[in-house]
Amino acid sequence: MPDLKPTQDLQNSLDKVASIYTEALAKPAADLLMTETGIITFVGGGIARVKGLPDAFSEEVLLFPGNVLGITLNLGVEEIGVILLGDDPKIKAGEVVRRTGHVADTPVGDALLGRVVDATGKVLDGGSQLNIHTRMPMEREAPAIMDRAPVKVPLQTGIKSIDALIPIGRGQRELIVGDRQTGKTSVAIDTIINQRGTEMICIYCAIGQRGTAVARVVETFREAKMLEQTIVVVTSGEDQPGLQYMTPYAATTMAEWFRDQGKPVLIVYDDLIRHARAYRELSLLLRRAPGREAFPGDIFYIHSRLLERSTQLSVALGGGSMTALPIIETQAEDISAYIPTNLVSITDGQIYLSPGLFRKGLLPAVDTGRSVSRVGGKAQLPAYREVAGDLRLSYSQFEELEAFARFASRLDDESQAAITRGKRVREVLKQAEHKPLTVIQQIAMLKAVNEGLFDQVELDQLAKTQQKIATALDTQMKPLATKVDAGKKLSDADWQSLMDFLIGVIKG
Ligand SMILES: Nc1ncnc2c1ncn2[C@@H]1O[C@H](COP(=O)(O)OP(=O)(O)OP(=O)(O)O)[C@@H](O)[C@H]1O
Repeated sequence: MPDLKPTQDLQNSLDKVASIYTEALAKPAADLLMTETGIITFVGGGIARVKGLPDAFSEEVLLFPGNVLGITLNLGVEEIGVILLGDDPKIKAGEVVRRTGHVADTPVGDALLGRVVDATGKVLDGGSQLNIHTRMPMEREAPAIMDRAPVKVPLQTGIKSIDALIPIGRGQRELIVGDRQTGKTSVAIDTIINQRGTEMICIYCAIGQRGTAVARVVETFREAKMLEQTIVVVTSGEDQPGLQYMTPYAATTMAEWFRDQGKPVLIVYDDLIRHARAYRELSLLLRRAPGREAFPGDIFYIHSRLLERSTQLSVALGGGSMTALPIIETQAEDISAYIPTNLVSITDGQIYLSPGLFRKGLLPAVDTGRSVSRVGGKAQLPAYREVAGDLRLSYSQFEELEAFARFASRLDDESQAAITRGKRVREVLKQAEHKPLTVIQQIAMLKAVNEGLFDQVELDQLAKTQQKIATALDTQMKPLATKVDAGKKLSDADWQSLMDFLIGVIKG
């Protein structure tokens, strides 16, 4: 009988194999990476249709060839409709698409300040990559009613005609509306520039604009030393409509991050008509039923859910605020077109810029009769309210009187005086671009014109006189300025000292 006992060497090898098996079995099994994949059935015009992803959810991010991202928009039984955020020639029908299981998100944080980025966080200013690891969904729910507080703090635009006649408060949504080239962007940019030195964080969201126009805006911020406090979020007209559509939501998420930390934020959407058009393009390609002006049925909802996210939060939630200035371009002054009326009804007021006033050189071309601020009046600083009180009414009375006076050969003294005063008010409300005024400067000009101190000054000399007042105020009226900025009422003695100062400068 041969000896069947293993040799020592064989025994050692068997033990080794056994220990390897025991060790391997003791380890947790490796996770299997499961990804659902679908097949592209159509691609073109910035959208794709995909088959074979029955579990994909609404607004889920899908990964296309070439790492292009897509977002699901139409969930059909057979096929799903996807908007593409990028462009790649490799994307063809028949290629594979992967689910990611998460919704579209965007980077948030302090590192975005001073930068120019797109909706996905891609750096567009040629600078270093963003060092940000926190991302938040582009689409988020608006704060609940009980988490909101009334609009009480003013947001100074630095533009006399707006701060005096159509005041805006923090947390308000005020539409800037007008035909092309009427100064819409300038009003928004000047409002941002006027926030320099305050704690306000500003977001300028350019949708479907020319690259040169955006570069000019960025340069204006840089020159005004406002870029460090601002984030510029851009999609150009050449970008995919899907990216243009998502950009304002992403910009709002970036703003919310600051708002939720208790900071005040100002966000400008320039402009939402381009946003609506991008969405119309996508919807038509995705074969959604067209409605009025070929816009899809949910066109109102895309803007209302965007603007609902702007608000003044309650103290319990940190007291942060997000003020929105959406811009809308009208055609042939038709404010009752579909998208402009939708936005007028969503927002808390509108600043209407008139091409007629622009042509006459009355800049900024704010048409006070067609502009309104539904909540901001309550937020006006007390001292400001005293001088701006009934300016709106008296100014519109003057405009009527002036129109009537064109036909009348002789006017009584009272009407003549009202016209003299009104013309000076109109001159005082004129303001150059990128020259925002402080609150005390505005109060001083309005006080001077209200009290008739400018009645004897020639119209063509008024700009010079105002300049003199503005310069002298900076050095001579500092305590008064501090009092006004602190939201205090001015006493009779304060008003008298302002009058004495004004008389002195005008005479001097
Ligand atoms: N207060 C102002 N004083 C002098 N010029 C101004 C003023 N506001 C605007 N402008 C000039 O008017 C022109 C149009 O302004 P802006 O680009 O802001 O208008 P817009 O309505 O936004 O134009 P678009 O239709 O191109 O969007 C610009 O050349 C700008 O410099």
